[in-house]
Amino acid sequence: MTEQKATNVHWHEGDIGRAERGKLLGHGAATIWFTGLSGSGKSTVAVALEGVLHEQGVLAYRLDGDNVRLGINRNLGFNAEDRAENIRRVGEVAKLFVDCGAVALSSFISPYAADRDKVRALHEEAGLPFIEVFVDCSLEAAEARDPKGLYKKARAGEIKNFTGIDDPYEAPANPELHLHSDQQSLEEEVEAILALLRERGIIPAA
Ligand SMILES: Nc1ncnc2c1ncn2[C@@H]1O[C@H](COP(=O)(O)OS(=O)(=O)O)[C@@H](OP(=O)(O)O)[C@H]1O
Ligand SMILES: Nc1ncnc2c1ncn2[C@@H]1O[C@H](COP(=O)(O)OP(=O)(O)O)[C@@H](O)[C@H]1O
Repeated sequence: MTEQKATNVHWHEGDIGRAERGKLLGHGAATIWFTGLSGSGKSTVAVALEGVLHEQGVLAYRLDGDNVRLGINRNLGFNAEDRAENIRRVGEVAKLFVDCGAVALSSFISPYAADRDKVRALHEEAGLPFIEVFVDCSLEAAEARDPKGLYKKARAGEIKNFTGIDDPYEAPANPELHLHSDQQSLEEEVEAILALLRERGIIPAA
């Protein structure tokens, strides 16, 4: 647990709760937590899913590693401690979105199982659904895609501690969904997530 520095602070309850916000929006809420190697397809799947959910009248909002690191987490790098703080903050932000009634689509490498499990616990303790989606892709396939040219730089020694090259990635042991982006199509991946969201009553049946 991150140390609480402020003392004498107290939760202030409001009059409008999750149930009221859910009624207003007409659907359920959840964090969908995409984890996987750089280039595995986390952002691509999240963007496609966001589009379909939007079409269906479901409020979804993406939190993306690169984007968040340009703003709220601009003071964090890529050592294990900074990655843990990155994931802790994003977990808290995702929780706020879900509490607000949205489907939070969170795309971070999140290479450490312990960091992801803390975000899961944060949601579950608050009674909020947390759906971990492992965007599995072989290192060979991710490196062949290399959408941002980062693997090339990592191989050339220009980027240190690059996940999968000289930094670890701990695959989830029990994700709610295990996608194989080097074998499935984008449409199949999106459909698999939609089916799970329907099954859990988070979005209305098709
Ligand atoms: N050393 C190193 N290792 C991994 N990734 C790196 C690194 N340096 C920069 N990048 C770029 O940062 C993106 C990953 O940021 P994340 O916030 O998702 O990382 S983490 O969850 O804190 O591990 C990652 O984005 P994706 O490719 O979308 O995963 C890269 O664009
Ligand atoms: N089935 C698939 N699912 C997701 N992405 C795919 C798939 N097949 C090919 N790609 C490509 O792989 C790349 C994944 O990049 P990106 O979504 O940025 O990954 P990440 O966010 O995990 O770093 C994109 O160029 C995308 O078009």
